[in-house]
Amino acid sequence: MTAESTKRAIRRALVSVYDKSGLEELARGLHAAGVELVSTGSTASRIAAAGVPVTKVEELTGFPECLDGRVKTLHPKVHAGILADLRLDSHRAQLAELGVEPFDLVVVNLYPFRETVASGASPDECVEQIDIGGPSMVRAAAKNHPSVAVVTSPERYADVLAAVQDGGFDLGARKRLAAEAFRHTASYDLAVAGWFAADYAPVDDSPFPEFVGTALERKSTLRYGENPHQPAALYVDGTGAGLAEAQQLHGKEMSFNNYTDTDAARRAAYDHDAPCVAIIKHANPCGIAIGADVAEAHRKAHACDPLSAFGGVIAVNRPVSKELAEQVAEIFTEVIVAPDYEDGALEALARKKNLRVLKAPAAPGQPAEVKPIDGGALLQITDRLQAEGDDPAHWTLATGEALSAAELTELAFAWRACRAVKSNAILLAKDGASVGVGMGQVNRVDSAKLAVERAGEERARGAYAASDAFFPFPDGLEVLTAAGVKAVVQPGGSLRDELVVEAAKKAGVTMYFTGTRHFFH
Ligand SMILES: NC(=O)c1ncn([C@@H]2O[C@H](COP(=O)(O)O)[C@@H](O)[C@H]2O)c1NC=O
Repeated sequence: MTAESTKRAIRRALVSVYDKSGLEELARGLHAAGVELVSTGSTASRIAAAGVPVTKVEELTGFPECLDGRVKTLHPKVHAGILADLRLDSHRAQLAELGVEPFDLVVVNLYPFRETVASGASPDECVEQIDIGGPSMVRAAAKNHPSVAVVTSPERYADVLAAVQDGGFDLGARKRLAAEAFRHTASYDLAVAGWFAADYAPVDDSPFPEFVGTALERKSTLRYGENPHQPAALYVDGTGAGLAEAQQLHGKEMSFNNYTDTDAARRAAYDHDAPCVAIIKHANPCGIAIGADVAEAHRKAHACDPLSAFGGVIAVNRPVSKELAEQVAEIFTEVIVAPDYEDGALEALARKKNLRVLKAPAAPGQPAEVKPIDGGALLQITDRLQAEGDDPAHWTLATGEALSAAELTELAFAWRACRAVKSNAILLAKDGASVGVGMGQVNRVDSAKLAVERAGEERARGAYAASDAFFPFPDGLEVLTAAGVKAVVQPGGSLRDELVVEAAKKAGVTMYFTGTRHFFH
């Protein structure tokens, strides 16, 4: 069967929309093409006010819209007109017998439930905004796509007007419209079900509701995934925010690994209040620094490990200055992401053809994280340095001389920066910049060795060291004390804390316990 032969002419349309944008134009266009319009309350009023003839649903059903709009279209004369399968003689015959005329087009969009919840409206107001008649019509029309075309967004009106001029939508187009319609009602119902589970009718006071549903829409297909043999795509969650919705101002298409590294880079840079730059490779920092301004922060972050920073991903927690942009343009960099770009910055970065330049608000990210596992998913509240032990005021001096306020600030920087390093993590810092990072090792001694080796003898001496979790034995700590670090911060809590403290004492190194751990996998 050709596409041409599957077209269904549009002669009668049912229009019931909350969002009235583009409605007049649509109505005029349909009328001009000879389409008869049937419509609900205020939609019909708008159409009539535009000078377009329209039949009110009430006239069709012989039943008034009632209960403050809770019942308008929920009537067999409407639903039989939508649901009759016009390929079947028996359905046609029943319609004739019942005096029901079929619809060829259904245009509906729903009450703004999500927006009402987001506005802080009362529970009763939110409940009232659960559309009942709308989804019923949308689902009915989508089911009956062999006979009916369904449209749920004003963005589709231009397609409708083109189709009416062209003999109607073909079956393929009606199927695609039906798929879009089912996505629309499914995501609407997820929002309602999620709100009931989390806010309106939770079964307990757990921060994790009994039901969590996310509707993801494909935004783009990526060249490939983590490796070239893995097909991949990017999906967005409909919030319109975050990295997935970042604006790309320049450069090549983002890759899968670009996204994961940029996510890690933003997480690292946004942990700090002062101007901060994080440079990431394979989801680990090869430099994090704060500075008087972002250009200084970048010089310090880059100096941590210039070899690894080659081909890195950079996140900045402030607008990018021209000075910073000039510096970045000198170094091969895959991606830079920032909340904004000052005058001249974008031009400087755009000199690099391949550098991807992203703009995304410096938001802290999702309040909860989801980790898929086989057969399900794990959810946890996002680690945002929110624990008491992340504040140096709550640290315990385990051994050595108490640090001055300035020195404590240095150690606190190391602690915050260490959180962005994959476990087991040891990070050495000096002057508000990482100088040696030991990441992702399966024992803490190797992480300590790596951090010291990366820092080099001179930078390790007098550095401030942070460990994301406790030292189970003194050996990891001894690697640091042998390198001459000035102070160490770690959670404490090991069975052998006494031995670890003893080793620090022997080396004359100050050690603080945070009581808080920052595993990151
Ligand atoms: N109850 C019903 O029968 C019903 N039929 C259509 N609606 C909704 O009413 C709105 C349009 O109403 P109006 O034309 O009065 O502005 C649309 O968002 C549509 O989804 C209904 N409203 C809610 O359920």
